Amino acid sequence: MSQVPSGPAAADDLGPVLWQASPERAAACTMTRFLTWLSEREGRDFPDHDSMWAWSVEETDRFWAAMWDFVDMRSPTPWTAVREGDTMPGVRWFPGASVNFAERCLRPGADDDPALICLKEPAAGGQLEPRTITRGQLRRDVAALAAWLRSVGVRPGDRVAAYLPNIEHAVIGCMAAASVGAVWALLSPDFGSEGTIARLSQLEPTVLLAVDGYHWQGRTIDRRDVAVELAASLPTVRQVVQVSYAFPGEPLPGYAADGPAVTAWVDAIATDAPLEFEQTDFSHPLWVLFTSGTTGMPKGLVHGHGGILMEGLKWAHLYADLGLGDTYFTYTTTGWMLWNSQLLGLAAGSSIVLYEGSPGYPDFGVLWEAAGLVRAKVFFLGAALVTATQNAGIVPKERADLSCVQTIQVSGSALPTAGYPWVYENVSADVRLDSTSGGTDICGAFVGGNDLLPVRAGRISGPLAGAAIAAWDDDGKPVTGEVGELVITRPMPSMPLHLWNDTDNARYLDSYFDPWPGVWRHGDWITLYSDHSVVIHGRSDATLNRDGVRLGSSDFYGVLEAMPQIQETLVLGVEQPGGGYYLPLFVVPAPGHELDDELIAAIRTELRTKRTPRHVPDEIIAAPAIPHTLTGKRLEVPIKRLLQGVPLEKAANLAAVDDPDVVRWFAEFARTRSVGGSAST
Ligand SMILES: CC(=O)CC(=O)SCCNC(=O)CCNC(=O)[C@H](O)C(C)(C)COP(=O)(O)OP(=O)(O)OC[C@H]1O[C@@H](n2cnc3c(N)ncnc32)[C@H](O)[C@@H]1OP(=O)(O)O
Repeated sequence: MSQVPSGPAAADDLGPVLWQASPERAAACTMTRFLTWLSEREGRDFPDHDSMWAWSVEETDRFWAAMWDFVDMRSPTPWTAVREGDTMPGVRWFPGASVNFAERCLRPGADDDPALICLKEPAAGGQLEPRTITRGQLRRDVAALAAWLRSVGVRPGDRVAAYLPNIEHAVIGCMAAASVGAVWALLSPDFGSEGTIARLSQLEPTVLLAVDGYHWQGRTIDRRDVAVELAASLPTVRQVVQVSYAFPGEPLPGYAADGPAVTAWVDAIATDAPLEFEQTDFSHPLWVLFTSGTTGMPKGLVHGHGGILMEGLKWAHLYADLGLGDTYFTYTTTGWMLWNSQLLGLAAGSSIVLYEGSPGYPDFGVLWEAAGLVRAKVFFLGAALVTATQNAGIVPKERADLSCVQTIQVSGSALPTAGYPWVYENVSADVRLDSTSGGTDICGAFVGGNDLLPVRAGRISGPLAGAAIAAWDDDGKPVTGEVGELVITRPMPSMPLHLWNDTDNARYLDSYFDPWPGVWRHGDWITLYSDHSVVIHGRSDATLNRDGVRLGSSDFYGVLEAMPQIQETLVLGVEQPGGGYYLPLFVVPAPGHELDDELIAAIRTELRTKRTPRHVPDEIIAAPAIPHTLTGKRLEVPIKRLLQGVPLEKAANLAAVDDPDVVRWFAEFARTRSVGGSAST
């Protein structure tokens, strides 16, 4: 673990209230209904969110039992306990209960109600053209695809993989796989074949749903070659379902004749079938989400049907105030957990909006136009996209009628303080701006706002019910008003069941429960204030989070260190004051090579094509060597802290590194570059 930053503690100055719900809105929201209902049920008063939160993390079992009833979870067999076990990981939730994620998502609403509103980025000079898929149509297509999956031999526990953009086929595919009890894994087609194979091959999928292409910034990106390569490189795949989306009407790509069978999407969903749901155990695996760390293969986080439903329905009802008839618009790619979490909008009875394409084409006004067009009640987007709109000088309320938007949720990275008043001036004076944060790891949020809490610039309102968060110092002591490590001290239902292929939990324990066994260390620096409001300062580990896009350094090292011209590399992500992010790559050329323009260009191309265009560094710099700990790990966090302006003696322990002179070289580089500037983060 790295040392808690030793900069000055931020002052506990709350700042002015920018927004507070009207008495009418506060009285009508689901959170108020829940507090009233809970007070009656528990025979004690819960006057506000804070009192409920404090109880929820003390009385974990009573809280989740109440949640089960409030969100109307149903099981053909009763649960016998809320939990078995208390020590993370390894807690088993609601033993005895059977739930199916797809069944719950498809349950609410009449057949005529909208389920999916599909949008794609407009063609040059064109308009946004929403296309609605009703709940009846969605149910029909899921039933048909699920029956097809069964017909080709897919059984509970088998893996169904997909390489699709944010289009209806991905939602139908996920629901169909979940109906059968198969494990779903979705990769975004901005990923190159190598990164996709590194992830999917671990799962040994039997079926692959693959797209022909997608849209990005006015271009149609052809992915037919990648689809063919995936089919050829994943030997366990027996069936490919080809989605013709970007090149409709064109022949199927040229899959190898001796490879898997290939079926066109339209044929796979051609036959009507009854909706049938495998009655899966509460903890049956639902999907695998990948995150990539500093070493080893990308980690496959396995989430369960019931845990994702409990956590997500809590969030959708209480914190997003979603219900029947509402429209929920999340801007996401299929590579972010926001894609998965938006599905909980369906489970809450709302329609969800699938936007395929770039958020900035033709400009950053387009998403706001889309939010107005679909009459979104809740609009969720990366905080960096709010900043991008602001920087582009776009005034959303001049571009669209946004009176429908009651809540704007932002996440991924911290919204700079100046972004808050900007929203109230340029989007709407009456909107709850909800800065929220969580992670792919739990496919949910730990902290955020709700309709009963005020909005203040630069502050996240507080922890969510059931999330026992704390800020701990290096000695594992809770701190208030000072920067500490974000920890979660009580189990949450959507924590991973396990990591894929991690039979003894070694990687799981190492990733989240080190150095404090039984306590989840999330990997963020956080300040928790006495009023429970929160500021997140950035990653405390070496995970890169570039403007809300999470990247793993091992994905860089894997590609670069296969290049014969390179001996070793170090990639860093440096949060900067004001919300900026700097991603430098340090390169030690192999003997006989130098970091010239040709090598720099080759590095950019390798990362762009073998990983994603988002992996291209801001700067590529020659270094004399890369420093390591005495056990051989790259010194990522200490060097990052040097670049953030932390003095050498506080950033690194020179007695514990293999080459102190190299660390001094980085300290000198940081001094001359001054790219960071905040000693406290
Ligand atoms: C953290 C969690 O775990 C929880 C979440 O999921 S929250 C996730 C929320 N995150 C977000 O919403 C992310 C918001 N940020 C962004 O969209 C962007 O950083 C930004 C719009 C703010 C800045 O845009 P940018 O500087 O162009 O960076 P970015 O979008 O990463 O693109 C980098 C390059 O990749 C390209 N690119 C990105 N996606 C691409 C795609 N699908 N296909 C082709 N090219 C793509 C871009 O065009 C750009 O290319 P150039 O360098 O040639 O211009």
